[in-house]
Amino acid sequence: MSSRTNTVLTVAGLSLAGIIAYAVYFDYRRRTDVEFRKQIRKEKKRVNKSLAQSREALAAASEVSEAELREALKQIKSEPLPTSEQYFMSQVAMGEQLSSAGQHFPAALSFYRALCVYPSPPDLLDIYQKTVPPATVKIVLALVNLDLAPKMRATALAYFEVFPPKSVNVTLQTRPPSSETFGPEKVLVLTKDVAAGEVIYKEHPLLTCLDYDLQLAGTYCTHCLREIQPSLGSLPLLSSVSTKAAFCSKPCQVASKTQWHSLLFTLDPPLPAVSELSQLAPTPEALEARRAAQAQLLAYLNKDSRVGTALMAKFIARQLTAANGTAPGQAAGDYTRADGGEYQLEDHVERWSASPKNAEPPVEEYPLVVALLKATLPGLERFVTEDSHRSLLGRIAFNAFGVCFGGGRDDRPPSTLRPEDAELTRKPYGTVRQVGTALYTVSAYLSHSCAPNARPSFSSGTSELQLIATKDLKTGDELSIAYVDVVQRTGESAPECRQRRRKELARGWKFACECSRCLKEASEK
Ligand SMILES: C[S@@+](CC[C@H](N)C(=O)[O-])C[C@H]1O[C@@H](n2cnc3c(N)ncnc32)[C@H](O)[C@@H]1O
Repeated sequence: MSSRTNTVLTVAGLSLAGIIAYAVYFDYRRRTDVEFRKQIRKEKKRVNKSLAQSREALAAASEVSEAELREALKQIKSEPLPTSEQYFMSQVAMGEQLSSAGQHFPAALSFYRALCVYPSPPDLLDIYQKTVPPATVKIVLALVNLDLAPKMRATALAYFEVFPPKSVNVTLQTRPPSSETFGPEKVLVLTKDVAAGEVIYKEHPLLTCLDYDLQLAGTYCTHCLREIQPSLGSLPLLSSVSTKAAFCSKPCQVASKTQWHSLLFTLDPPLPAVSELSQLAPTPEALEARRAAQAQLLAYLNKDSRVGTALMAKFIARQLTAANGTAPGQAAGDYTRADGGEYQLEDHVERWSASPKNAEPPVEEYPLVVALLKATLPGLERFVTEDSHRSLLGRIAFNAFGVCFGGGRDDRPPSTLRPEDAELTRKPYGTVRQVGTALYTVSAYLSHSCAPNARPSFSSGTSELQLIATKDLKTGDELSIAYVDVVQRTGESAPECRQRRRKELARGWKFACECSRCLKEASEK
């Protein structure tokens, strides 16, 4: 399979936030908009009528030839495709009706029309794959392959034309599949000359997770990970039902609360306040179920300090609050918006590579996440499958950075997990010395070298990552950092150092390093 096809499949294969936005949007409209409900009822009647008329003619159409598909596409192309919500909704409703009546070809054509007018076809395709009968989806996919796949590829490529923003001084390049040298698929490349010691870019995180012991102690800011000066005191989290957190400032407290905390760990309404929603005020039992689901997930996260899962839950919450307009989808300097591109948070994460390690999260994890989503906004849970949960967790856990100040700390409690399950973060000093974990949209792409030309630094005393050049560098140079400790230790020979770092890379990061230093040392053996 070509890497281009892979890109399309990757783009089509995850998009949890697209699912969430869809779920929230429809749930919200269904609950609040009388016209919207009328429209759905009217459409259903119309579909039933047309179904009755054409049942006989459509019955034979479950096996469709390519010629028939092409003919149908020609017909669709000749129709006006209005981009109105009503048109989109009516096509989806019709597709659902036809599909449930076993009329897979006409159902697929309706779903396909909806796909043609949807702003992000890969997201919708993903939803279809999870919610529409496979016989119908098969035909939709065949239509996509014939018609939409080239456009989807173009969208995937366009993303990398506008991201990262020019101000970051780096660009993302894809290695040609025929490349002689082994290495990651995508690499960050400099767009200007920099001198050793210079800051290449600064980046605020998309999300952070303070180490659990520090959260309990209240000595670091839960949002920006800054150490809290005892003399200045800290701000506690307001109206939290089940978790403890402290903040260094009001902006950090507000950002944390609005981006994810209210949704995950309070009983605040998950959707914006609308008067017509009052009839849907949650019952005491529903509130108790939400509180219990939050407490159970929190206990699970804290028991083994499951940072990857905590970041994933925060990510889901941040999607929802951004989709609902209850919190900004972007913070200053986190580069979630590409230059000129209308990209959402998930557009970044779905392009990251996924960890093979998180292929099987503990069996109890998925039901806990689902229970929380269900208790927060009934119906939402249907859109998070075991696959999308695994996929999102794999991407998030794999691309995190450990945040360390100075040389890092000495008092981090050892992990209770088996070494192969333990959290792993790229870091200057080692996961054992960090104060917390953070996710960055640009830095996620930094690859490893045992002779790196850059290093991440947190010298502002917060989770803001500064990428520092460790050598004089030229435009076009590929940037690399060290994922593991690459410095030869006292009493360690060069071959021992080589063996140690290559073992750690193979175990933790699942690749055999072929950087210039590894190759040179191999030739000297
Ligand atoms: C955290 S991801 C890095 C981001 C990755 N470059 C991407 O495209 O999303 C880490 C993975 O990138 C790949 N990688 C990073 N540095 C590499 C290198 N020097 N050689 C081979 N693969 C590398 C490995 O698959 C590794 O497990």
